[in-house]
Amino acid sequence: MSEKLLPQGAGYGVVIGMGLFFSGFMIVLTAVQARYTGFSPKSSEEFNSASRSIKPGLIAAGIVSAWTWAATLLQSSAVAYKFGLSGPWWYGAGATIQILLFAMLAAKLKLNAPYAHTWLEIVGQRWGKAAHLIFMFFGLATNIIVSSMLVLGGAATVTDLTGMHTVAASFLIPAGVAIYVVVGGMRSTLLCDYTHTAALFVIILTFIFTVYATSPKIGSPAKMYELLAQASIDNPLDGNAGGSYVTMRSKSGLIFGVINIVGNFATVFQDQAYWQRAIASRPGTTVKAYLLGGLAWFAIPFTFATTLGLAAVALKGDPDMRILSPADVSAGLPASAAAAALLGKSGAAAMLILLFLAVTSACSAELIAVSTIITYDVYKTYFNPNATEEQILRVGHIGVVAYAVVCGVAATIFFYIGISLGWLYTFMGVALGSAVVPIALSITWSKANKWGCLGGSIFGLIAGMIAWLVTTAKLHDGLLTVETTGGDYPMLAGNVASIISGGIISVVTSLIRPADFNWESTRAMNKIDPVAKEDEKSETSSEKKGEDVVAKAESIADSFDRAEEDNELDPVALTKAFNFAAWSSISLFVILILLIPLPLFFSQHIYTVGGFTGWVAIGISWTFCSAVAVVIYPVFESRSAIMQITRGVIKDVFSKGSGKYTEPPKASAA
Ligand SMILES: NC(N)=O
Repeated sequence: MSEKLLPQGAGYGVVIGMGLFFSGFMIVLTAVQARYTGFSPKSSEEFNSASRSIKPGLIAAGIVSAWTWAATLLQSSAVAYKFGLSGPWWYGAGATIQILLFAMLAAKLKLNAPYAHTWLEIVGQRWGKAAHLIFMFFGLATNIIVSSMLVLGGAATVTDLTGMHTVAASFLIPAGVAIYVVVGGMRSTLLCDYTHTAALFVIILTFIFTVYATSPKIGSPAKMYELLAQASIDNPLDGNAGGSYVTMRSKSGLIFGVINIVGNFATVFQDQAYWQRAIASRPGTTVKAYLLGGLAWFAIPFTFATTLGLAAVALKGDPDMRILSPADVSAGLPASAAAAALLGKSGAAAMLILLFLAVTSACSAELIAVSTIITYDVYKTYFNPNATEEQILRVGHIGVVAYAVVCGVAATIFFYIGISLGWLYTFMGVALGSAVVPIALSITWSKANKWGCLGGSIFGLIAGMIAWLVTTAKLHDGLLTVETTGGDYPMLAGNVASIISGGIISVVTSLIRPADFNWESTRAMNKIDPVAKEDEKSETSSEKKGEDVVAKAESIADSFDRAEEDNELDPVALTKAFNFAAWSSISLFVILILLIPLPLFFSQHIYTVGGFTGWVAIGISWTFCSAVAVVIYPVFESRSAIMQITRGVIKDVFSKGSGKYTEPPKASAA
């Protein structure tokens, strides 16, 4: 292995130093919000669900941050390096549509189970213990695969840039995150996500401008085009029109696109992290948050990979560009190699920080998601149904720490058995795809048949595994290794068999023997009787005196006034929101997956320099719009809260103790 660009100390400095910095930041943030807004993570509902009161811009930033994995930056660049400009498109579009389509599930969640803490609670309430446990298996498997990819991808890059041992990085990355998640809970995690996302956009835009405007090695789209055209002559790409890097006609690109679409359905629909953001969201704006978040996220892999992934191709042969082995590409290293070739040590450092921010904010979403499942679906459901507030909170904290250790262990296991980020990324749909349709149906369709959905998930998984292994064996004379099983065709067969058979079994069974579920029990789930609640509140406040006690948020009623709550949970309004989510997300699906890429694929078009410049310009403009949506808009929408906090701080400065938040007198129910 070549000399490392940065010293090992830089790796430890970023992983431990920034981990501690964000923990400190979170402690301050939590103290500020408890003192000046009345929200405190000392309530379990606030810790896990942010009192279901978050506005759309911050939820969108939280979605972008949870969905920006190590793979979003590394794997997208690796497919740009391998397949040319079709790779970033298929990565971006193929993982955006799931977030857009999830807007429909989010609307149904607010309509059918507005007080749920987890999606598994809804399944359990509707279909009982067996379904709860089987879907919990799929849910937790999703979390473990996603978290392993995050930690593995982050750790591989830290090792590559600094020489820090991968196992040390695998444990230290989640450890730092666990501290700040325990301190801050869901609301502060979203605020911390926001700061990560803002920094992420600054670094990405820096790379974009370096490559397309200032770098003496590239410096413009026209020069990039020229270098890519030369690379197409030197190393023509098999399966691409004219062997070119600047065409959407790429057979391997398209295969990756299909695998990417299937795998990402599983990791959105089955990951509590996305349900949790819908749960934390205000009911009236959930759909808006998901559409905004999905569209904003697209720019990250698309433009980043169109920048650094293609730069890694363009710079092949440059003395500063290291030679990448197939294993390096599978580990997602083209982006960091290009960053280092373009900007030397500062490029490597920027890449290290970018990766750290992406991995930690997505990891925080996974930690709190799994901790919430452990709390409500394991502990409260099976061990202590009458758990007190304090016990729930304690289990939540233990869950975060325990899962951080699991993340480190899982990443270490994958590291030692030689499973890379790229392998795991393409495998996720084989293992998880079968449950996508059944899970979506269980929460949205009254006619969904329980046994059809369970059978679809299980038999779909078996079908996916068989298709994957049999295809590998056929193509490689029975040789099953990490390398042979990770090929394009075996992964394609496994992904498609898994999602299609799970979908067909669940839908056909439901059509033949439709259920007739009226959602009354899921709508009532966890709803607090206002009278009981008042009693509980007064007990709590007389039990625990002192400044710290902020009796907050057992239900939405605590976060909004009564009229707002009724208004936002109005079934007619939520049904309208669902319809809006349906037509807009399906239209965007058709545009992003069919109307734009397929004509370009079938026409075998190779971009001209003008066409390529336009393609890059769209990516850059989209990145700016995304930054406005998830960096500037959340500040604008929270201006009154920011003013409230500022007023509180000023009051405290001039008259110590006078700035503390006090509950406004309750208005009579309107
Ligand atoms: N979140 C993804 N698929 O990058």
